Amino acid sequence: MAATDQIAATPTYDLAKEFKEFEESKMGVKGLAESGITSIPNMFIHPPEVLSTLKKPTSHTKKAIPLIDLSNLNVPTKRQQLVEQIREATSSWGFFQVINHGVPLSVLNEIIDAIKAFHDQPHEVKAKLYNRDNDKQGVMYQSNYDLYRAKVATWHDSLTIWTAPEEKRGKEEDIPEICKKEMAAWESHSSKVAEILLELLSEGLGAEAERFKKLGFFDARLLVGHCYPYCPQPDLTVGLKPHTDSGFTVLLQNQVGGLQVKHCDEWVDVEPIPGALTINIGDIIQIISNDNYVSVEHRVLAKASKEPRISAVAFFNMNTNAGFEPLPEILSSDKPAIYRKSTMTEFLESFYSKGLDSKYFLKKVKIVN
Ligand SMILES: O=C(O)CCC(=O)C(=O)O
Ligand SMILES: [Fe+2]
Repeated sequence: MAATDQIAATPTYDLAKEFKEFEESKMGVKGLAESGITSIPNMFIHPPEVLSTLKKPTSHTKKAIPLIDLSNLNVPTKRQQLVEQIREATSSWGFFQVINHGVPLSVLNEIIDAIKAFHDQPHEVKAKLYNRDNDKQGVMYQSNYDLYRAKVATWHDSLTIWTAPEEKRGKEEDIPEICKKEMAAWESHSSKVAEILLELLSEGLGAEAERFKKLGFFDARLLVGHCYPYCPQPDLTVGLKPHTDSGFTVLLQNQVGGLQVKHCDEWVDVEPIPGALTINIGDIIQIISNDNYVSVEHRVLAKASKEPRISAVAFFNMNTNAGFEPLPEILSSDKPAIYRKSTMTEFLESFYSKGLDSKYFLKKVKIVN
């Protein structure tokens, strides 16, 4: 069947049933991919207006997100240069990669290998952790973790582990043994990197270095180990739908690629660089920075490579009861606040409500004169 016939033949009334069966099977997208299918089920097929954006742009110049070398961070002149570079990257791209961040390459490789080993386990082992409850914290494994935003299934599975606050933290015994040590290493290393970079981002705004930490950006933390398996029809689906993140994100990817960032209306590949970490800010930091920093849409392509894409993500957020607004010390009569005061509760409400576009919350709290 030609790809377009397959789209046309998709009866919408079937989708809920198909999805329910898939969920109940708890086989994950990886299980599906390994079952020998040569075409993907209808529930994964995205509409033509999305599929048409998956093709490579025809532009000759290959763009790349900024790459920042963190070595000599403690040399004062170098630190000032870094503040500048990071400010520039975060205000234009919202994304950058860092190298010489202090996390040994061998540790990064172990983290990727452990996440892959988790996803490579037999169905029965992973199925015990399968859960689709948005309010569930602790530890869970699921497919399509972006479903609440995407409404249509996407080609990936993930393991989610909450590490803070204490009441949401995954219980020791629930964290899969196969990646326990490595996820703990990912938490401590990604937190150190986040601490350094949030200081530099604070300084870039002209605020005191510890400002984000004091606002509570280490209070709610979660780790995700994504697996984007082989896809027989990568031009009909996506790995992860376009979205923006909420707080501060540190990401480690293997060498398969597929992550793309929207820049000047074009999807730009985040090229895998051995040893590099990818950093981005989300909507709350855009608000706090009063639009000096931008929260940028990103997505992951599905791929036909036999090797799965593996990524480890660490999300740093404020706690549910926290409030936020543009930092008063960066405002002036020339640069008044663009956003009103809001709370994480209000943010999460709109985050989990289905079908909203990624900039919905920013529009909602924007002050219109
Ligand atoms: O797996 C990736 O590269 C991207 C993950 C991501 O954007 C997310 O989990 O929010
Ligand atoms: Fe993301």
